[in-house]
Amino acid sequence: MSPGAETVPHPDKATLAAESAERALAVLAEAQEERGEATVVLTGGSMGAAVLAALGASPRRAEVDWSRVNVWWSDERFVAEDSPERNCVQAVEALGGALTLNPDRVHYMGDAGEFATAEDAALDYRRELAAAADAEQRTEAFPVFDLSLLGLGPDGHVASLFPGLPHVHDPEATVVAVHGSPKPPPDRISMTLPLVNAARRVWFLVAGADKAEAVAAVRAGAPLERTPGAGVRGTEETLLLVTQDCLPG
Ligand SMILES: O=C(O)[C@H](O)[C@@H](O)[C@H](O)[C@H](O)COP(=O)(O)O
Repeated sequence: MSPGAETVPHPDKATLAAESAERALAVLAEAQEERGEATVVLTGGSMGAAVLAALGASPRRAEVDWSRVNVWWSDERFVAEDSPERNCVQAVEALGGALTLNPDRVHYMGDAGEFATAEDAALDYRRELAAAADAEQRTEAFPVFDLSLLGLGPDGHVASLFPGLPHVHDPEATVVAVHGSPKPPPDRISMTLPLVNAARRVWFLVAGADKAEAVAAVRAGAPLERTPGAGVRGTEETLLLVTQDCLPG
């Protein structure tokens, strides 16, 4: 297992989404009590969207002041701005207007209309992160991340860090362009593992028996070349929030 990672089983996908949303609300509310704002990093995929839908539907959502929540993405598909393939478009749809976010605090990754290449978009996001870090008077090149939500692919990928592709080990760049993704679309932008791991809490959200092998590889600490997710570890907490069928019977 990634050192310190704790596995929390749930009976089914709906329970996983609902309980993860409640956990997230508690973390964001606590961060706002501590420093007046909260910062969450979102990901793509069906479980990420399911948790956002559950957040929007939670009766406790008013415990968080959504106008003081900063939103970032750990990865994005490099396609047109309004493409339904965009992770942020799927996130907005999942939330269904239930949360009133401050648009100035929502940091979308660049799209293929705005930037000629995914490399340009990645550079732009690095600059945006650095500007947010400056505003928080941090020495690091990124702001405080209270919580990062991640999916896990059946091949062990997290964000857009896929087995065998470069950057899984990249200790320098914080955000990179990814080409040749085995999960469509092929061109993407992704945070690297060091930046994913800069979050105080990192939670995997994983449902379905087809993820059992990947979950086992993460728990066993498999080599990163094979299972990028095995390199994930938050600075304070790493949770594998899973459905029961992801675990050995
Ligand atoms: O852009 C993406 O597709 C992702 O960010 C990716 O890392 C996703 O989170 C996993 O593939 C899990 O996706 P599911 O939850 O749909 O299985």
